[in-house]
Amino acid sequence: MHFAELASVQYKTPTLLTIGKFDGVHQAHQHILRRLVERARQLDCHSAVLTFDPHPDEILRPEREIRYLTTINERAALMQDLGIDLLAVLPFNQATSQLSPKAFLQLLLNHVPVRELWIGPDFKLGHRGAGTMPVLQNLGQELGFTIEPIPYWTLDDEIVSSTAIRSCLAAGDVQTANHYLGRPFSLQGIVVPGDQRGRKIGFPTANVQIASNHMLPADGVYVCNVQLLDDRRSFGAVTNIGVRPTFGVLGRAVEAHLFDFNEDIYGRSLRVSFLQHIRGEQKFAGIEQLVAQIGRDAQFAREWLEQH
Ligand SMILES: Cc1cc2nc3c(=O)[nH]c(=O)nc-3n(C[C@H](O)[C@H](O)[C@H](O)COP(=O)(O)O)c2cc1C
Ligand SMILES: Nc1ncnc2c1ncn2[C@@H]1O[C@H](COP(=O)(O)OP(=O)(O)O)[C@@H](O)[C@H]1O
Repeated sequence: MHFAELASVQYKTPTLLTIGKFDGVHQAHQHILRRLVERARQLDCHSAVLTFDPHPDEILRPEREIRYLTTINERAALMQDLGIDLLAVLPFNQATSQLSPKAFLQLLLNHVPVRELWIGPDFKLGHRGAGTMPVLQNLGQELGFTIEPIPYWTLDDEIVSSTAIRSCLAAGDVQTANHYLGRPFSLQGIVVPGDQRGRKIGFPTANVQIASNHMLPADGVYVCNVQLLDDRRSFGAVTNIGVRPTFGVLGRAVEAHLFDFNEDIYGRSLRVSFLQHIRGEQKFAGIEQLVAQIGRDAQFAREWLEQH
Protein backbone atom coordinates (compact mmCIF):
# COMPACT_ATOMS: atom_id res chain seq x y z
CA MET A 1 0.00 0.00 0.00
CA HIS A 2 1.14 3.54 -0.77
CA PHE A 3 0.66 5.78 2.31
CA ALA A 4 1.54 9.46 1.93
CA GLU A 5 0.37 13.03 2.21
CA LEU A 6 -1.89 13.91 -0.71
CA ALA A 7 0.49 16.71 -1.80
CA SER A 8 3.26 14.19 -2.49
CA VAL A 9 1.07 11.63 -4.32
CA GLN A 10 1.28 11.44 -8.11
CA TYR A 11 -0.98 8.54 -8.96
CA LYS A 12 -1.47 7.41 -12.57
CA THR A 13 -3.75 4.37 -12.21
CA PRO A 14 -7.52 5.00 -12.47
CA THR A 15 -8.81 4.86 -8.93
CA LEU A 16 -11.98 4.22 -6.96
CA LEU A 17 -11.74 6.44 -3.91
CA THR A 18 -13.65 7.07 -0.72
CA ILE A 19 -13.20 10.01 1.64
CA GLY A 20 -13.59 9.94 5.39
CA LYS A 21 -12.10 10.07 8.85
CA PHE A 22 -12.23 6.28 9.28
CA ASP A 23 -11.26 6.56 12.95
CA GLY A 24 -11.33 3.04 14.35
CA VAL A 25 -11.54 1.32 10.95
CA HIS A 26 -14.58 -0.41 12.50
CA GLN A 27 -16.85 -3.05 10.99
CA ALA A 28 -18.89 -0.56 8.91
CA HIS A 29 -15.66 0.97 7.57
CA GLN A 30 -14.29 -2.52 6.86
CA HIS A 31 -17.45 -3.45 4.97
CA ILE A 32 -17.13 -0.38 2.70
CA LEU A 33 -13.40 -0.80 2.18
CA ARG A 34 -13.74 -4.50 1.26
CA ARG A 35 -16.38 -3.65 -1.34
CA LEU A 36 -14.21 -0.84 -2.70
CA VAL A 37 -11.22 -3.19 -3.05
CA GLU A 38 -13.36 -5.86 -4.68
CA ARG A 39 -14.90 -3.53 -7.26
CA ALA A 40 -11.57 -1.84 -8.00
CA ARG A 41 -10.06 -5.24 -8.80
CA GLN A 42 -13.01 -6.09 -11.08
CA LEU A 43 -12.53 -2.84 -13.00
CA ASP A 44 -8.72 -3.07 -13.12
CA CYS A 45 -8.53 0.08 -11.04
CA HIS A 46 -6.83 0.85 -7.75
CA SER A 47 -8.65 1.40 -4.45
CA ALA A 48 -7.87 4.49 -2.40
CA VAL A 49 -8.90 6.31 0.75
CA LEU A 50 -8.49 10.01 1.33
CA THR A 51 -8.43 10.70 5.04
CA PHE A 52 -7.75 13.63 7.30
CA ASP A 53 -5.15 14.08 9.98
CA PRO A 54 -5.72 15.72 12.36
CA HIS A 55 -9.40 14.79 12.68
CA PRO A 56 -11.50 17.70 11.27
CA ASP A 57 -13.22 18.15 14.66
CA GLU A 58 -9.88 19.36 16.09
CA ILE A 59 -10.24 22.41 13.82
CA LEU A 60 -14.03 22.68 13.43
CA ARG A 61 -15.21 21.69 16.93
CA PRO A 62 -12.21 22.04 19.26
CA GLU A 63 -14.56 22.10 22.29
CA ARG A 64 -15.33 18.41 21.65
CA GLU A 65 -11.77 17.32 22.48
CA ILE A 66 -11.70 14.39 20.08
CA ARG A 67 -10.29 11.14 21.44
CA TYR A 68 -8.79 8.95 18.72
CA LEU A 69 -9.64 5.26 18.52
CA THR A 70 -6.70 4.72 16.16
CA THR A 71 -3.57 6.67 15.27
CA ILE A 72 -3.01 7.46 11.61
CA ASN A 73 -0.39 4.68 11.48
CA GLU A 74 -2.83 2.12 12.92
CA ARG A 75 -5.45 3.21 10.39
CA ALA A 76 -2.88 2.74 7.61
CA ALA A 77 -1.94 -0.76 8.82
CA LEU A 78 -5.60 -1.82 9.06
CA MET A 79 -6.35 -0.47 5.58
CA GLN A 80 -3.32 -2.22 4.16
CA ASP A 81 -4.62 -5.50 5.62
CA LEU A 82 -7.93 -4.90 3.82
CA GLY A 83 -6.13 -4.56 0.48
CA ILE A 84 -6.43 -0.79 -0.05
CA ASP A 85 -3.80 0.36 -2.58
CA LEU A 86 -3.45 4.01 -1.57
CA LEU A 87 -4.03 5.95 1.65
CA ALA A 88 -3.63 9.67 0.99
CA VAL A 89 -3.69 12.00 3.98
CA LEU A 90 -4.90 15.56 3.79
CA PRO A 91 -3.60 17.62 6.72
CA PHE A 92 -6.78 19.24 8.00
CA ASN A 93 -6.18 22.90 8.89
CA GLN A 94 -7.80 26.34 8.51
CA ALA A 95 -6.83 26.50 4.83
CA THR A 96 -8.09 23.04 3.82
CA SER A 97 -11.27 23.55 5.90
CA GLN A 98 -12.12 26.61 3.75
CA LEU A 99 -11.89 24.87 0.37
CA SER A 100 -15.10 24.91 -1.67
CA PRO A 101 -16.33 21.47 -2.81
CA LYS A 102 -15.04 22.17 -6.33
CA ALA A 103 -11.62 23.40 -5.18
CA PHE A 104 -11.35 20.36 -2.89
CA LEU A 105 -12.12 17.94 -5.71
CA GLN A 106 -9.77 19.71 -8.10
CA LEU A 107 -7.00 19.43 -5.54
CA LEU A 108 -7.73 15.73 -5.18
CA LEU A 109 -7.77 15.19 -8.96
CA ASN A 110 -4.37 16.90 -9.28
CA HIS A 111 -2.93 13.92 -7.40
CA VAL A 112 -5.24 10.95 -8.03
CA PRO A 113 -7.16 10.10 -11.25
CA VAL A 114 -10.48 9.35 -9.56
CA ARG A 115 -13.00 7.34 -11.58
CA GLU A 116 -15.58 6.68 -8.87
CA LEU A 117 -16.00 8.62 -5.64
CA TRP A 118 -17.76 6.57 -2.96
CA ILE A 119 -19.75 8.71 -0.55
CA GLY A 120 -21.39 7.54 2.65
CA PRO A 121 -24.85 8.59 3.89
CA ASP A 122 -24.98 12.20 5.12
CA PHE A 123 -21.48 12.86 3.78
CA LYS A 124 -20.77 16.54 3.07
CA LEU A 125 -17.61 17.91 1.57
CA GLY A 126 -15.94 21.30 1.63
CA HIS A 127 -16.42 24.60 3.44
CA ARG A 128 -19.55 24.63 5.62
CA GLY A 129 -20.52 21.26 4.21
CA ALA A 130 -21.63 22.80 0.91
CA GLY A 131 -20.80 19.61 -1.02
CA THR A 132 -23.97 17.58 -0.48
CA MET A 133 -24.84 14.58 -2.65
CA PRO A 134 -26.60 16.54 -5.49
CA VAL A 135 -23.81 19.14 -5.54
CA LEU A 136 -21.18 16.40 -5.73
CA GLN A 137 -23.07 14.61 -8.50
CA ASN A 138 -23.01 17.78 -10.63
CA LEU A 139 -19.33 18.33 -9.90
CA GLY A 140 -18.58 14.72 -10.76
CA GLN A 141 -20.17 15.17 -14.20
CA GLU A 142 -18.20 18.34 -14.74
CA LEU A 143 -14.87 16.91 -13.56
CA GLY A 144 -15.23 13.45 -15.09
CA PHE A 145 -16.04 10.89 -12.39
CA THR A 146 -19.14 9.26 -10.96
CA ILE A 147 -20.48 9.43 -7.42
CA GLU A 148 -21.37 6.09 -5.82
CA PRO A 149 -23.59 6.43 -2.75
CA ILE A 150 -22.77 3.97 0.04
CA PRO A 151 -25.96 2.69 1.72
CA TYR A 152 -26.30 2.50 5.50
CA TRP A 153 -24.83 -0.72 6.80
CA THR A 154 -25.99 -2.14 10.12
CA LEU A 155 -24.77 -4.83 12.46
CA ASP A 156 -27.64 -6.58 14.26
CA ASP A 157 -29.84 -3.60 13.25
CA GLU A 158 -27.48 -1.15 14.90
CA ILE A 159 -25.53 1.57 13.17
CA VAL A 160 -21.86 1.11 13.91
CA SER A 161 -20.08 4.43 14.46
CA SER A 162 -16.85 5.72 15.96
CA THR A 163 -18.96 7.76 18.39
CA ALA A 164 -20.85 4.67 19.60
CA ILE A 165 -17.54 2.85 20.11
CA ARG A 166 -16.14 5.76 22.13
CA SER A 167 -19.26 5.68 24.35
CA CYS A 168 -18.86 1.94 24.98
CA LEU A 169 -15.21 2.39 25.92
CA ALA A 170 -16.02 5.33 28.19
CA ALA A 171 -18.39 3.00 30.05
CA GLY A 172 -15.77 0.22 30.27
CA ASP A 173 -17.79 -1.96 27.91
CA VAL A 174 -14.89 -3.26 25.84
CA GLN A 175 -16.88 -6.29 24.70
CA THR A 176 -19.42 -4.22 22.76
CA ALA A 177 -16.67 -1.90 21.50
CA ASN A 178 -14.76 -4.95 20.25
CA HIS A 179 -17.88 -6.31 18.59
CA TYR A 180 -18.31 -3.04 16.66
CA LEU A 181 -14.60 -2.85 15.84
CA GLY A 182 -14.44 -6.44 14.62
CA ARG A 183 -11.23 -6.87 16.65
CA PRO A 184 -10.11 -6.05 20.19
CA PHE A 185 -9.66 -2.37 20.99
CA SER A 186 -5.94 -1.80 21.52
CA LEU A 187 -3.46 0.82 22.66
CA GLN A 188 0.09 1.04 21.35
CA GLY A 189 2.96 2.78 23.03
CA ILE A 190 6.41 2.68 24.52
CA VAL A 191 7.10 1.31 28.03
CA VAL A 192 8.15 4.15 30.31
CA PRO A 193 9.38 4.09 33.93
CA GLY A 194 6.81 4.43 36.71
CA ASP A 195 7.37 4.75 40.45
CA GLN A 196 9.12 1.33 40.72
CA ARG A 197 6.45 0.19 43.16
CA GLY A 198 5.05 -2.69 41.12
CA ARG A 199 8.01 -4.99 41.58
CA LYS A 200 8.02 -4.36 45.34
CA ILE A 201 4.41 -5.45 45.66
CA GLY A 202 4.97 -8.55 43.53
CA PHE A 203 3.19 -7.28 40.41
CA PRO A 204 5.56 -5.44 38.08
CA THR A 205 3.56 -3.39 35.59
CA ALA A 206 4.76 -2.03 32.26
CA ASN A 207 3.57 1.59 32.04
CA VAL A 208 2.56 2.27 28.45
CA GLN A 209 2.83 5.84 27.21
CA ILE A 210 -0.27 6.93 25.30
CA ALA A 211 -0.91 10.29 23.61
CA SER A 212 -3.25 12.48 25.67
CA ASN A 213 -5.70 12.77 22.73
CA HIS A 214 -6.10 9.00 22.42
CA MET A 215 -9.28 7.29 23.64
CA LEU A 216 -8.83 5.15 26.78
CA PRO A 217 -11.33 2.66 28.19
CA ALA A 218 -12.86 3.73 31.52
CA ASP A 219 -10.57 3.61 34.55
CA GLY A 220 -10.52 0.06 35.84
CA VAL A 221 -9.00 -3.38 35.50
CA TYR A 222 -9.11 -5.46 32.29
CA VAL A 223 -8.13 -8.86 30.92
CA CYS A 224 -5.71 -8.14 28.08
CA ASN A 225 -3.38 -9.58 25.55
CA VAL A 226 -0.02 -7.80 25.24
CA GLN A 227 2.16 -8.04 22.17
CA LEU A 228 5.80 -6.91 22.04
CA LEU A 229 5.81 -5.21 18.65
CA ASP A 230 9.51 -5.72 17.87
CA ASP A 231 9.61 -9.50 18.32
CA ARG A 232 5.84 -10.20 18.04
CA ARG A 233 5.70 -12.35 21.21
CA SER A 234 2.29 -12.24 22.95
CA PHE A 235 1.40 -12.64 26.60
CA GLY A 236 -1.77 -12.75 28.63
CA ALA A 237 -1.97 -9.81 31.00
CA VAL A 238 -4.05 -7.91 33.50
CA THR A 239 -4.10 -4.14 32.96
CA ASN A 240 -5.01 -1.28 35.23
CA ILE A 241 -6.04 2.09 33.82
CA GLY A 242 -6.36 4.89 36.31
CA VAL A 243 -5.02 7.33 38.82
CA ARG A 244 -4.14 4.80 41.57
CA PRO A 245 -6.15 6.43 44.36
CA THR A 246 -4.65 4.09 46.97
CA PHE A 247 -1.43 6.13 46.68
CA GLY A 248 -3.07 9.56 46.50
CA VAL A 249 -4.36 10.62 43.10
CA LEU A 250 -1.51 10.29 40.57
CA GLY A 251 -1.45 10.98 36.82
CA ARG A 252 -3.57 8.57 34.77
CA ALA A 253 -1.53 5.51 33.74
CA VAL A 254 -2.06 2.44 31.58
CA GLU A 255 -0.09 -0.39 33.22
CA ALA A 256 0.00 -4.02 32.23
CA HIS A 257 1.21 -6.95 34.32
CA LEU A 258 2.26 -9.68 31.87
CA PHE A 259 1.80 -13.31 32.91
CA ASP A 260 4.74 -15.71 33.01
CA PHE A 261 7.14 -12.97 32.00
CA ASN A 262 10.17 -11.45 33.66
CA GLU A 263 12.21 -9.16 31.40
CA ASP A 264 13.23 -5.54 31.32
CA ILE A 265 11.14 -3.98 28.56
CA TYR A 266 11.64 -0.26 29.19
CA GLY A 267 11.70 1.59 25.88
CA ARG A 268 10.07 -1.28 23.94
CA SER A 269 6.84 -0.88 21.95
CA LEU A 270 3.75 -2.76 23.11
CA ARG A 271 0.25 -3.29 21.87
CA VAL A 272 -2.25 -3.85 24.69
CA SER A 273 -5.52 -5.40 23.46
CA PHE A 274 -8.53 -5.13 25.79
CA LEU A 275 -10.64 -8.28 26.06
CA GLN A 276 -12.78 -8.11 29.19
CA HIS A 277 -13.58 -5.57 31.92
CA ILE A 278 -13.02 -6.95 35.43
CA ARG A 279 -13.86 -4.09 37.81
CA GLY A 280 -13.58 -0.35 38.36
CA GLU A 281 -10.54 1.22 40.02
CA GLN A 282 -10.83 1.45 43.82
CA LYS A 283 -9.15 3.24 46.69
CA PHE A 284 -7.96 0.58 49.13
CA ALA A 285 -7.37 1.13 52.85
CA GLY A 286 -3.80 -0.13 52.46
CA ILE A 287 -1.27 -1.85 50.24
CA GLU A 288 -2.09 -5.30 51.64
CA GLN A 289 -5.73 -5.07 50.54
CA LEU A 290 -4.67 -3.73 47.13
CA VAL A 291 -2.18 -6.56 46.60
CA ALA A 292 -4.74 -9.18 47.61
CA GLN A 293 -7.20 -7.75 45.11
CA ILE A 294 -4.58 -7.59 42.31
CA GLY A 295 -3.92 -11.29 43.03
CA ARG A 296 -7.64 -12.05 42.54
CA ASP A 297 -7.72 -9.92 39.37
CA ALA A 298 -4.74 -11.81 37.95
CA GLN A 299 -6.35 -15.15 38.80
CA PHE A 300 -9.61 -14.08 37.16
CA ALA A 301 -7.72 -12.94 34.04
CA ARG A 302 -5.75 -16.19 33.75
CA GLU A 303 -8.93 -18.25 34.02
CA TRP A 304 -10.75 -16.03 31.53
CA LEU A 305 -7.89 -16.37 29.04
CA GLU A 306 -7.86 -20.15 29.44
CA GLN A 307 -11.57 -20.32 28.65
CA HIS A 308 -11.50 -18.03 25.59
C1 LIG B 1 -4.39 -5.61 38.08
C2 LIG B 1 -4.13 -4.31 38.77
C3 LIG B 1 -5.16 -3.67 39.43
C4 LIG B 1 -4.95 -2.47 40.11
N1 LIG B 1 -5.97 -1.88 40.77
C5 LIG B 1 -5.75 -0.75 41.48
C6 LIG B 1 -6.80 -0.12 42.22
O1 LIG B 1 -7.97 -0.56 42.21
N2 LIG B 1 -6.52 0.98 42.94
C7 LIG B 1 -5.25 1.53 42.95
O2 LIG B 1 -5.05 2.52 43.63
N3 LIG B 1 -4.24 0.99 42.22
C8 LIG B 1 -4.47 -0.13 41.49
N4 LIG B 1 -3.45 -0.70 40.78
C9 LIG B 1 -2.23 0.08 40.55
C10 LIG B 1 -1.12 -0.21 41.50
O3 LIG B 1 -1.29 0.74 42.49
C11 LIG B 1 0.16 0.02 40.68
O4 LIG B 1 0.34 -1.02 39.80
C12 LIG B 1 1.34 0.17 41.58
O5 LIG B 1 1.18 1.37 42.25
C13 LIG B 1 2.65 0.16 40.78
O6 LIG B 1 2.89 1.39 40.18
P1 LIG B 1 4.22 1.66 39.35
O7 LIG B 1 4.12 0.89 38.02
O8 LIG B 1 4.20 3.15 39.09
O9 LIG B 1 5.39 1.21 40.16
C14 LIG B 1 -3.65 -1.89 40.09
C15 LIG B 1 -2.63 -2.52 39.37
C16 LIG B 1 -2.84 -3.71 38.72
C17 LIG B 1 -1.72 -4.36 37.98
N1 LIG C 1 5.64 -9.62 34.21
C1 LIG C 1 5.94 -8.34 33.96
N2 LIG C 1 4.98 -7.48 33.56
C2 LIG C 1 5.29 -6.19 33.34
N3 LIG C 1 6.52 -5.68 33.43
C3 LIG C 1 7.53 -6.49 33.81
C4 LIG C 1 7.28 -7.85 34.10
N4 LIG C 1 8.44 -8.43 34.46
C5 LIG C 1 9.37 -7.47 34.41
N5 LIG C 1 8.87 -6.30 34.01
C6 LIG C 1 9.64 -5.05 33.88
O1 LIG C 1 9.43 -4.32 35.08
C7 LIG C 1 8.91 -3.02 34.80
C8 LIG C 1 7.80 -2.72 35.79
O2 LIG C 1 8.22 -2.79 37.13
P1 LIG C 1 7.68 -1.75 38.18
O3 LIG C 1 8.32 -2.04 39.48
O4 LIG C 1 6.18 -1.72 38.11
O5 LIG C 1 8.36 -0.43 37.65
P2 LIG C 1 7.72 0.90 37.02
O6 LIG C 1 7.16 1.61 38.16
O7 LIG C 1 8.93 1.58 36.41
O8 LIG C 1 6.72 0.49 36.02
C9 LIG C 1 8.37 -3.08 33.39
O9 LIG C 1 8.46 -1.84 32.72
C10 LIG C 1 9.25 -4.13 32.74
O10 LIG C 1 10.41 -3.54 32.19
